[in-house]
Amino acid sequence: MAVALTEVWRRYGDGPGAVAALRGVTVGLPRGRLTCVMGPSGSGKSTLLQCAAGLDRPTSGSVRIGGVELTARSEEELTVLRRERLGFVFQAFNLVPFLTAEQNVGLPLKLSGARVDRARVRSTLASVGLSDRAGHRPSELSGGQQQRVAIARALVTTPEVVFADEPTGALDTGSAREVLTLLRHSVDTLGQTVVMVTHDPVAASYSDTVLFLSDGFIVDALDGPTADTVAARMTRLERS
Ligand SMILES: Nc1ncnc2c1ncn2[C@@H]1O[C@H](COP(=O)(O)OP(=O)(O)OP(=O)(O)O)[C@@H](O)[C@H]1O
Repeated sequence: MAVALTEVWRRYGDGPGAVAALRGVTVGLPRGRLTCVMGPSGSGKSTLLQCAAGLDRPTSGSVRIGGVELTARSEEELTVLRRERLGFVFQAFNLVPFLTAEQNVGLPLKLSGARVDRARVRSTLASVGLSDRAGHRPSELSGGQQQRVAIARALVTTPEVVFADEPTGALDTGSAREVLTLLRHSVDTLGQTVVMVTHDPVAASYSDTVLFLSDGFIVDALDGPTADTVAARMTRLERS
């Protein structure tokens, strides 16, 4: 397993106003697969992703990435682990506005102190179809192009896992399809491991497995999902 969560609880606050966003989640996210996390609003999807990626700490339980127990690590160790071993794609792209596309993609290499291998940066940018936009700043790119730069930035370090939180949430249908195709392609051709949170059954249909969360529990999993089977399962969850 690329990521293993065991009995993960995440509570916010205490006393009568306390919320348990995750209630004893145990799940393995397999290597070389695209796993999607779905569930009604407030079911704990973002909390699950953040705990799995070492961005948030569970109240109790264990999170392992490639055999490394995250909960025992200091903040500094987690920062280094995230930078060196994980990639992130967010709904809002999160590119650095004053850097060009090429500089944004090279940033994780620069931050880790490695020599920035320009050929690698350029080939990663080419792999997302943006060779001709290398010198453009984010404000000069469409939303879909910005997200493709963010994917290149996530992939350039060949991370063990890419975590994507609503990566198509701010995109039109056509750009969303391009972004999903790229994530799928990274799994199929590079053996990349991707974990994606989404609200969209069409986005979920690009994954190998969909995990369904409800009220802090994983209540179901669907292999080989289609948009229709995912939408039907979501409708049942939202009614229950
Ligand atoms: N920092 C916080 N403080 C208090 N409660 C929080 C905090 N973050 C999340 N929660 C609560 O935890 C629960 C799960 O939130 P989470 O954001 O993980 O859900 P989600 O499934 O990602 O929701 P959405 O689809 O609306 O983004 C919700 O009840 C939310 O209100």
